[in-house]
Amino acid sequence: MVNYEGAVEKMNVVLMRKFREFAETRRLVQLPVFLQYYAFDVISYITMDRSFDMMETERDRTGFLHKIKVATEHQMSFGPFPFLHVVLTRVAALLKLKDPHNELFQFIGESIQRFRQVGSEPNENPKSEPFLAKLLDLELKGKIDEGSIFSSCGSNVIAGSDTTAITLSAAFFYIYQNPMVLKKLRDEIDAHERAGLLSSPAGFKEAQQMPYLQGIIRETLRMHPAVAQMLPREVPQDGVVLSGYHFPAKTQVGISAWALHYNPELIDSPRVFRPERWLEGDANKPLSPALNFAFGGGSRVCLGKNISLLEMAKVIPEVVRHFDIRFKNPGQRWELDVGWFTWSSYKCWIEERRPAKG
Ligand code: HEM
Repeated sequence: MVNYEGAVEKMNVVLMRKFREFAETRRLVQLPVFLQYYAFDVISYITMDRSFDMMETERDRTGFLHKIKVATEHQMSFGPFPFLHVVLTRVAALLKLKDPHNELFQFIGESIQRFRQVGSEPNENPKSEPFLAKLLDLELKGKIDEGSIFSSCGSNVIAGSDTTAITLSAAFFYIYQNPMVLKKLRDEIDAHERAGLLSSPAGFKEAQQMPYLQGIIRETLRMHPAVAQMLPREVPQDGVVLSGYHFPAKTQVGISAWALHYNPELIDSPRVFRPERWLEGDANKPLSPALNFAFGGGSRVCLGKNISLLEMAKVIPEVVRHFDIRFKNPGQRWELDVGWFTWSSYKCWIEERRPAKG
């Protein structure tokens, strides 16, 4: 993971500069949208040493975000009927309709060519190395081909952008809507800083030693799993018994993280954001592993889990350390747009952190 820290830090510099700009100009910001730009820029920088410049330009320059949304909506509608997807894809090919991901594929293709020719950009962190460098290494050893390089980069960008943005939007929403949570996190940040245990910018290893921060990340993933839909699995040859019911081979079974994470049989007060429940010594320990399903589980568990944990562990303390967030509608519930993902929407002002009273 440390190989990707340099890339995250480089993009965090842009995020912090933009936040300062928002604070100076007192702009009302649709934070979840800006965090989509952030997550897109970070994952493309980690993967291909090249960002989409979405934060800088403050827009979905290439239209990718919109196209990924259209594609996931299609996936959600036709996923349960795969044969319909095949039919539609053939019809689209006959009608010569453009694949919604075309521009993204073009960007990835160009980035791979550029990297093959010029290699990595000089980075302040000598240990930094993009994901693509590892893929090219595997190609040299004859372990993967051009197609796998291309699809791995595409999967990272598509699977790692909205998911991380949604989780970060939820984290900031919960932190700044809950003054006690904000205070406890700031106390932890300040104490670690005073003890010389937290650098600027926050190191990943340092952030892992901050229990309250880690509790916030885990509780955010529990309260607001980015993927709303059931994660399907096919029953193996001998069938399986689940909750007392027998399912024959090849049946599709699955569950959504939301159903597990809010199950009152597994957790007290599931609707309350309480990072403490994840901390050592909390009265409710041990928590069921089923409450930890935001990244899925088993053999198809999220491959980018640690990358997104790295991003969140580094950016949350930086923002909380330096900025206050004031909501346009404090105390109000946010708007959710639930499909494949669980996008949220809220407006807020970013302000320089005020010194604590007293
Ligand atoms: C908070 C952020 C993220 C969340 C909540 C998330 C969630 C998920 C979920 C629920 C799955 C399906 C797992 C299953 O079926 O058991 C998945 C799969 C996947 N994720 Fe993530 N993800 C996140 C970030 C990322 C990132 C940053 C990357 C890439 C760097 C990534 C790459 C993938 C890939 C490649 C798969 C497919 C794995 C497979 O089918 O074998 N994800 N993710």
